[in-house]
Amino acid sequence: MTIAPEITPAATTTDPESGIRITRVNGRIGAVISGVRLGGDLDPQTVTAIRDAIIAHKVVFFRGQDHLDEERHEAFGRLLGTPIAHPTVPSADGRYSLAIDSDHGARANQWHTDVTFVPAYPAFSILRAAVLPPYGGNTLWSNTAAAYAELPEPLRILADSLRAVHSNAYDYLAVRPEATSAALEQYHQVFTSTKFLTEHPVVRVHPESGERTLLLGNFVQRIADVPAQDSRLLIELFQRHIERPENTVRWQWQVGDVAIWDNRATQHYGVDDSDDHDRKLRRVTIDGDVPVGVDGRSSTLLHPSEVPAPAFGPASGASTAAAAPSAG
Ligand SMILES: O=C(O)CCC(=O)C(=O)O
Ligand SMILES: [Fe+2]
Repeated sequence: MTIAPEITPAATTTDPESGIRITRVNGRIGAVISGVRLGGDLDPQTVTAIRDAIIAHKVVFFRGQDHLDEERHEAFGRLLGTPIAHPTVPSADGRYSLAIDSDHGARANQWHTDVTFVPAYPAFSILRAAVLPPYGGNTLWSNTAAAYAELPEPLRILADSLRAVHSNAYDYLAVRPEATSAALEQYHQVFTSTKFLTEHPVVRVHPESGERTLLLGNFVQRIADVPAQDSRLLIELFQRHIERPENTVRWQWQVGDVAIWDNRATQHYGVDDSDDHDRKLRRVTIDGDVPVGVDGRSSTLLHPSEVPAPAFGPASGASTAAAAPSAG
């Protein structure tokens, strides 16, 4: 009997078309891309190589992109798709770029996928570090396809059959007892100015890779048609696999770093351990499509009857500087 030689994946590969280098960070998630200067003028081969790397590695990191400003950040984003404004949080300076700013008392220290309280939540998020604290302030990502794949078969079958209700309206203080009054006010006045309820499949079939991914995170309220206590236990059961260290990567930011994640196949968590030191990041999100479950059923908006066009952002000309008061 011949045994096929085991192929050990290389740590670093060079894309033959574009010449960019892709170095894996952890076994299941994360890669550093080098040899590229991000901007709106990248050639199509490089954009394809970056896109393929995001889909394969779930989150990719670039060092030394200090030349980026809001405009270039957004211009690069357009190469991956259509930038979109947050459904409720005004984009800073009237741009698509959202401020993730410690000044606003905002912390993203809950495992989440961005904006899952609407059906067509973002496909990609592009986060750039502008000001960093002297210690702490790392971000973690988890591969939700790997979390699904490691489930024993009976649990995969169970997950395949479930749907969950996501909302931006939740008991903020229960989740964040340490929240400042500014953060609490932002949450009520801005983040939940429209209260969304969306039902998603718990297992989403990825529209590009075909992989099955777990779709949960901190906007999940409950599992549809399951009583509250069982709902909680089921969410915790699957979420525990998402948070397992083997499925995650932790990034220590340097100023000028950019992280891009596939928001359809990841959750992330901003670690809140920098005390009152300044930390400023900027995020551009790229439009995604409506999820589809393994049974072919799409996500549905339960409330309101449609997702209203944001009353701010570049198209409206409004220019209220604000920051996301919470994860998402
Ligand atoms: O502050 C962080 O590290 C993460 C922020 C976040 O959740 C986001 O940019 O979507
Ligand atoms: Fe986020």
